[in-house]
Amino acid sequence: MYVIIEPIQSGTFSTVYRAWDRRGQRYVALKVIPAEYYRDEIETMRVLRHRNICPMLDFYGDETNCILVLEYCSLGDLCDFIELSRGRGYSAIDVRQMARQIRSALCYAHSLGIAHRDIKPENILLTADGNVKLADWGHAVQGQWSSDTDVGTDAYRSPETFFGKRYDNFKADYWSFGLTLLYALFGKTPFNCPRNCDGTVDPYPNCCENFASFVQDPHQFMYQFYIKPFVESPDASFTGGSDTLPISEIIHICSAVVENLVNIDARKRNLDEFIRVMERSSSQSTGCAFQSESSIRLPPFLRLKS
Ligand SMILES: Nc1ncnc2c1ncn2[C@@H]1O[C@H](COP(=O)(O)OP(=O)(O)OP(=O)(O)O)[C@@H](O)[C@H]1O
Repeated sequence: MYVIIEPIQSGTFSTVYRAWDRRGQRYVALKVIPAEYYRDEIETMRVLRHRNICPMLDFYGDETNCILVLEYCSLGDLCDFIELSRGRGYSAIDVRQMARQIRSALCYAHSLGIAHRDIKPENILLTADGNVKLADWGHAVQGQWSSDTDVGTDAYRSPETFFGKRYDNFKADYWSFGLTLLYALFGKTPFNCPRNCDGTVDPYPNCCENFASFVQDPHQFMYQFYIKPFVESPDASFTGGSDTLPISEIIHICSAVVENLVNIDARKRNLDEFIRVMERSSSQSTGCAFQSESSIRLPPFLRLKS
């Protein structure tokens, strides 16, 4: 029924193939998961129906493998898309639209009590018509609270998930969402892993130098890590989708991410507030925005020629 055409990617827990669905007369993605790695992905995917979540069309399997038949997203994942775009000048990600769509998918899943727990560019798939689909629900969990320390991807994991104490899975998703957006804007992430070399996580991490600076002054860090290099060498080796946005808007979105998503204090992460601030163009914003090229009303950390 499904004819394998080529492998797309081998992930940690699976191999994904592009295949032809003879009955449906369409391309599909087959995610082949060895039985020993299989978690509750099928059960989760059966429940999820949302335009920005990659749908499971079918599933089958035997004692060795479990195979999920997924809608095929022909532009691949966000990470690959940005890599391909580098230096080719055709990157055209509408970061605001992407943010709206991921938010919509997340709100939907959270309303069902499901946390994704591995949001990152590799799990944001792009369709030919420019929409995004949140994929890979293999780490998802039913329930808002947990104390698991072995889920997700370090560079995108929120600090509190390393502590072994009870934390809010939904707020942890917001952090990962924020870092994914920063990746989409700038083509890089700041933290390898927000914890100490010796494995301890408390008090605040000091192993990852970037993370230590971030904890000290998040806005100043963002300026140094993202905005300054961006402004000083606009043609340099970055970018994500930022070519489509003026610098003032990029700064505006970056600032909204730091305030409302990538915030050390999980209680201050607020998805609705993030979207509300993001939707205002930078010129309408009061906090950190250009009023015009000559009259810049930015807090000191975002002054471009400091
Ligand atoms: N429906 C799809 N359409 C196109 N490409 C896909 C699709 N599903 C997955 N892929 C590709 O395969 C990759 C791996 O898929 P997925 O993340 O589901 O596997 P995984 O084994 O859980 O990965 P991980 O290493 O994150 O655990 C994705 O990053 C993407 O590039």
